[in-house]
Amino acid sequence: MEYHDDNVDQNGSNNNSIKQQELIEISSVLRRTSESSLNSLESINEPNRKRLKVMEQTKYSMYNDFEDTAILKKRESLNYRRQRISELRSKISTLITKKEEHELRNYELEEKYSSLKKGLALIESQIEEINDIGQSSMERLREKLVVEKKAARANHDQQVNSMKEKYTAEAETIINKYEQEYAEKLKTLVAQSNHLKGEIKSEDQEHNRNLIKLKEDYHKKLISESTKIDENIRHIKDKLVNEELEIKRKAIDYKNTEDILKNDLTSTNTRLNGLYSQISSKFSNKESEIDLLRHTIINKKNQIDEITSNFNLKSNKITEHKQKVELINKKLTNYENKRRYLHNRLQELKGNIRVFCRVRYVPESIDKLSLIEIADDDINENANQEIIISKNQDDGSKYSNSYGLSNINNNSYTFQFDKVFNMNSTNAGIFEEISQLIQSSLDGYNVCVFAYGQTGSGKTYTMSQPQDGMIPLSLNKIFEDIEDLKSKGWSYTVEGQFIEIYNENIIDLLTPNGINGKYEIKHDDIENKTIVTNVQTIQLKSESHANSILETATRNRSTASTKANDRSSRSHSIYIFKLQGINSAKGISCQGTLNLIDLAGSERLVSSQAKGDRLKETQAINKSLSCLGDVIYALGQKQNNGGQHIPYRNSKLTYLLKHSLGGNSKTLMFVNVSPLQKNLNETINSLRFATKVNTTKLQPSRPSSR
Ligand SMILES: Nc1ncnc2c1ncn2[C@@H]1O[C@H](COP(=O)(O)OP(=O)(O)OP(=O)(O)O)[C@@H](O)[C@H]1O
Repeated sequence: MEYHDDNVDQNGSNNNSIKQQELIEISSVLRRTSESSLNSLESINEPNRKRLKVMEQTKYSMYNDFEDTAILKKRESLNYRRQRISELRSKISTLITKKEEHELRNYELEEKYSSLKKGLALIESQIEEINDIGQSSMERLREKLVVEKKAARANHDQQVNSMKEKYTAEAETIINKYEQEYAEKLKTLVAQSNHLKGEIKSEDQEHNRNLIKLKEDYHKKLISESTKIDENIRHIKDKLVNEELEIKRKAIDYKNTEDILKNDLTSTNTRLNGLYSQISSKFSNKESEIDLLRHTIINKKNQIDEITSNFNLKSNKITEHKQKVELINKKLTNYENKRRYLHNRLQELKGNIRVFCRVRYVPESIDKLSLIEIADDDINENANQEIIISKNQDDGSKYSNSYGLSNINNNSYTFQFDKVFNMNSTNAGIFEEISQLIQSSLDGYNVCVFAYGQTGSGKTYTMSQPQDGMIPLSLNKIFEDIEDLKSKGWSYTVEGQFIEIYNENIIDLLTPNGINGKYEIKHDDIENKTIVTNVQTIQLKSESHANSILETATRNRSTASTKANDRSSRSHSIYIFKLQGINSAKGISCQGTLNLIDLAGSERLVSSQAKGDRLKETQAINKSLSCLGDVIYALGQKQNNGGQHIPYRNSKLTYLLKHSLGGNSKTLMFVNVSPLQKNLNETINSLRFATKVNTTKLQPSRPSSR
C-alpha cells in the first residue's frame, strides 16, 4: 500500500512537471514574442496584454488544481484506514463466535456428567436388586459394583482431566493467539497512525487541524475497542477458572456420594442379616402352625360336607313347602272369589234396598208413650219384621213391658221392614247387621246408608255417635278389612269427602268458610262415578287419621249449626268414602263408594208450624226427601216396567246420589222413630215413607271392577 501512495505521488509530480513544462513554453513564447515584436509592441500591445491576462488566469487555475489533487490523496488514504478498522471488527466477531463454541463444548461436558449420574442411579437400582436376591449374591454384586465404580470413577477422572487439559490448552492457545494478533495489530495501527501524523503535519494548517481531530476520534475508538477486547479476554479467563472449579467440586460430590453409598450398603447388609435370622426362626414356627392348620382344615371340610348335605335336604323340604304354599294361595284366591260371590248373593237375597226401623230410646219414667208393639226376632212370611203402633188408650197406664201382640186393635198400624230394632238396641248390635254392606263397598259396589226420621228421633245418634255410630264403626271396619285383604294381595286407598246440603246448597264441611268457586255435581255415566267440583278430597291413611278428619267435619257442622240456629237438624250431611282396591298379582282392581248420610228432620209443614225462613227450609227438606222417595220408587218401577225416567235432578241430594241409588248399588235406610205419644203422627208418617222405599226391590247387577 506504500506503493500505492508512491504511485499517487509520482502521478501527481508527473502532472506538475507537464504543467511546469507548459508554463516554461508559454514564458518562452511570450519572451520571444516580446523580443521579436518589440518594435511593433505598440501596435499589438493591447491584444497581447489580453492574451497575457488569459494566460495568467490559466496559470492560477492550474495552481488550484494542484492543491485539489493533494486533498483527494488524503481522502483516499482515510478510506483505506476505514476499511482496516472494519476488518478489525470482523475479526472481533469471529473471536466472539469462538467463545460461544467453547460454551457449547462446556455444555456437552455437563451432558456427559449427567449421563454418568444416570449410570450411578442404575447402579443404585442394582444394589436394591442385590438386597432382594440375598446375602451371597449381594457380596458378589458388591464386589462387581466396587470394580465398576472404580472403573467408572477412573474413566470419569480420566475423561475430566483430559477434557480439562484439552480445553485449558485450547483456551490458552486461543487467548495467546488473539493476544499476539491484537498486540501486532495495535502496534501496526500505532505505527500507521504515527506515519499518518507525520504526513498530516506537513499539510497546511487547515488540513492539519482536521487530521488531528480525525486522529483523536480514531484513537478514542481504538482505546474503547481495545478495552472491550481486554474485558472479553478477562471474562473468558474467569469463566474457564470457574468451570475448572465446578469440575473439581463435582468430582468431590461424586466422591462423597460414593462414600454414602458404601455406608448404606454396609448398614443394609447388617439389617438383612438380622432379618434373615428372624425370618428363619419365624419360618420354622409357621411350618408347625401350617401343620396344625392342615389338620383343622381337614376337620372343617368334613363338617362342611355334613352341613352341605343337611342344607340340601332342608332346601328340598323348603321347595316342597313353597309348592304347598303356592297351592294354598291358589285355593285361598278361589275361596276369596267364592266368598265375594256368595257375599254379594246373600246381600242380593236380602234385597238391594233394605229398610231398618229403629225406635229411639226414652227412659221409662217418661209418660205418654204410645204403645208400640214390636215383634220379636222371628220373621214373618215376607221375611220381614213387624212394628205395630197403636194409640195409647189409657194414657200410658197400659204400657206393656212385654211388647206382646195382645193389644192389637182397630186403632193400630202395622208396618213391615227388613229389621226392626226396639228401644233397647245398641249401635254395636245394629252395626252387626249392616257391616256386610261395608264388605260390599270394599268388593266394588256402591253402598248408600242413610237415616231418615223426624227431628230428635235418633238419626245422628245412630249414624254419628262417637265411638259406636255407624260412621265411626264403618271406618273401623273398612281399615280392619283392608288389613285382612292385604294377605290376599289387595291394597286399598280410601278417600273421603264431607258434604252438607242446606237449603239445596252444597257446603264442604272441611272448608266451612266457603271457597271462591262453585260446588257443582258432575257425573261420569260410563264409569258410574260422581264428583263434586271444589270439594276437598282427603286421602285417609289410617283409621286414626280418618277419625281425626271425621271429628273436624263433625265439629265444623256443629259450629255452623250453633251459628245458624240448629242448622244441622235442617241439613243433610253426606260423608262419601271412595274405596279403590288393586290386586297387582292377579291384575284386577275394584272401586266402590260408601255413602253415609244423616238426613234432615222430616217434619211435615202442618206439624212444624214453620214460618218465614224456617218455612222455606222445611219446604226444601220435604222436597228433597220426597224426591228421594220418588227416585227409589222410580228405580223399582224401572226394573219392573223398564224405560222409566228417574228424577234424580229434582233435588241436590238425589242428583248427588245418582250412582249410589239403583244400578249396582246397595241401599240401606234407617227409619228412626220416636216412641212418644206426641210424635205419633210424625212416626206414622216416617214409617209410611219407609214402607214405600221398602217395597222397592232392585234386581242385582255387576260390581264396578276391572
Ligand atoms: N238409642 C238412643 N239411646 C240413647 N239416647 C238416644 C238414642 N237415640 C237418640 N238419643 C238421644 O236423643 C237426642 C236426639 O237424638 P238425635 O240428635 O240423634 O236425633 P236426630 O234425629 O238426629 O235429630 P236432628 O234431626 O235434630 O238432628 C240426643 O240427645 C240423643 O243423644
